[in-house]
Order: sequence, then C-alpha cells, then structure tokens
Amino acid sequence: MQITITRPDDWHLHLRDGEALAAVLPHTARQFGRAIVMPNLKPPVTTVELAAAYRDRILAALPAGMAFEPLMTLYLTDNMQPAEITRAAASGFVKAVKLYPAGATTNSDAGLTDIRKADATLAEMERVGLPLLVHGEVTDPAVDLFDREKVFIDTVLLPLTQRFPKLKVVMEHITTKDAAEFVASSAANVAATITAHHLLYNRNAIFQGGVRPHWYCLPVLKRETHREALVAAAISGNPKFFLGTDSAPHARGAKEAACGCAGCYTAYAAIELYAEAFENAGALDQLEAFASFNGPDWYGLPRNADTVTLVKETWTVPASYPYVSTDDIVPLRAGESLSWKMR
Ligand SMILES: NC(=O)N[C@@H](CC(=O)O)C(=O)O
Ligand SMILES: [Zn+2]
Ligand SMILES: [Zn+2]
Repeated sequence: MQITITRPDDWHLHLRDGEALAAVLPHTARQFGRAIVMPNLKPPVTTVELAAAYRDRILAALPAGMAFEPLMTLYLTDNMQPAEITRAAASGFVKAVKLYPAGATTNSDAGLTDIRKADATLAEMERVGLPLLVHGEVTDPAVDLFDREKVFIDTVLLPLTQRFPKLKVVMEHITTKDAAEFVASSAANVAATITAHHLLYNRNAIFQGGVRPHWYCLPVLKRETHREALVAAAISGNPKFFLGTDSAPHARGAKEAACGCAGCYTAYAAIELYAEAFENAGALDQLEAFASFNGPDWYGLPRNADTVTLVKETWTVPASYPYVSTDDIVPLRAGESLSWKMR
C-alpha cells in the first residue's frame, strides 16, 4: 500500500544553529517544502536583521540539490518596538512573531514577562496581519504542570483575542482538549499546530518501565482523553488545525541527564509518524489536508506544487543520528519500528 499527497510543510520547527543545524536540516528538507523556523536561539532572533542572517545560514547549510524555504519568525521580548513589526511585514521572509512566556520552555529567558507590555507591538501585528505564535503555558510555579495550558487559555489567550479580535494567532503544539475546543470555537483567525508525538502518545510514555527522557517535551504529554481530543481535531478536516512537528533537537547528553532538556526529535521521520497516527484513527484520507493544505491556506501562502509518496513498509529507527562533533542525537522511537516510509 502507498499514498501520495501534496508535499507537506512544517508550521513549527526548531533547526538550531551551527553544526546542529547542518545535522538536522536535511531530515526536514527531505520531506517538507517549507517550515516555520522557531527563533529561540542563544541569543534569540529578535530583529529582522538577525532573522535575515539566520535565514542565510539555513540556506547555506542546505545540501546541494535540496529545495526548502525557511519561513522566519521573530522572538517577542518586552522591548520589541512596533517599528520592528512594520519592518518584518515588509521583509517578505519574516512570517510570524513568537511569544514565549519568560521561563516557559527551552531558551525562553528573554521571553515576555507580561503580555500587556506588548500591546503596541500586538496592535501593529494586528494592523499589518503578521501572525502571533504562542507557546501557551503559564509559568507560575504554583500552577500544576499539567494545568498550565488550560490556565494560559483562561488568563492570557482568551483576553488577548478579545482585546485584539483581528490578530492572527496560532496556539502552537496544543496538548489538551481545552485547547482544541478553544481554537475550534474561536474566530477563523485563531488556529493551532499539533505535533505527531502528542497525537501518538499520552503521558504514560514518559514513565514506561522507568523515566524516558526522550519523551519529555513542553508542553508535556497529557492524559489519554486529551490525546484523543487532539486526534479528533487533527482528522476533523477543520482548516484551523495543521501540522507543526515541534521537532526540538537536543544532544543525547542534554536529554539523558539529571535535569534533561525538553524536546522530542521527530524531524527524521515526521510525516511517517503523522501517517501512523492518522492510520491508527482510520483517517489517512485526512492527512493531506492537515499536512499540506490547512497551513498554507491559513498563512495565505500557495500550497506546494509537488508531491511525496509514503509506502507502508516496516523499518527500524536507528539508535541515534550524528548531531554535533561532541555528541549524537537520539530520535523519538529510537530502535523501534515504524510502519510508513517516505520514498
Ligand atoms: N518543545 C520543547 O519541549 N522544546 C522546544 C521549545 C518549545 O517549543 O517549547 C525547544 O526549543 O527545545
Ligand atoms: Zn513551545
Ligand atoms: Zn517548539
């Protein structure tokens, strides 16, 4: 059995920089036509100028003969001025601005400390039509880790969409039924990305027979009822839900540690993992809309013109891939088998 679909895009991706960028980029470029590239480098990508330089480094790292278009994002800080938004919109290659609540996730120290501080910047984004991408978790240590997405919706996102009703917003890597319902019931300018790992796994995966650092990401995997709600949203055909892998590479040593980093490395077989999730749900016919149509349609970009073919074929995921000179990277599902393979 095989399926052929319009070439997909990845609407939420971490490519890192330097050696790591060179190691992971071919995995993404093999499958996806474009990707929304996250700006949480050290230091973060906060200006159009930094985004242009990062884009050049990505294109320089692309192996000869591979076609791939990086869609750049800016990292929203307390200090970003509305003029940077005007420049970003005029640049043509900056497609969105990313909101990390300060301290919420990997490299988010420079993130926003209070959404109100960004009001003038958000107003300009609403005016020029530049989307806001949100890591939707509160950082209050008093809020239970598993409730942080829901509390973010209630205390930050809902008021934000009311204050800026025309602002284009993507709630990134949603993990709960609450988020799926919030997005579905919001206006058409509010959308969401969903990762393959949140469609395939619930939180038991993190503790299967012992602690499993390669299944630890943020927002953390949730209970089964939430996974089921995410699958229902992804296969629903609702154009507000689209593919965003949140493939977040970290060296093995940074994951297999006393305080391991958050992030799952899935880019090596992203579309195969999604195909498995859609097949499990009996909805392979919905994969193309989710992976290849809904994202470009929402962003106002053309759909890709070429196709990819996935073959039902069992193969074993390598134990690791080369990453940086000092360490390798362990992909999600290392050593296990996958049932789909891109030709
Ligand atoms: N998802 C993750 O667990 N980690 C991401 C950051 C993020 O997307 O929140 C990373 O950059 O490593
Ligand atoms: Zn995030
Ligand atoms: Zn991410």
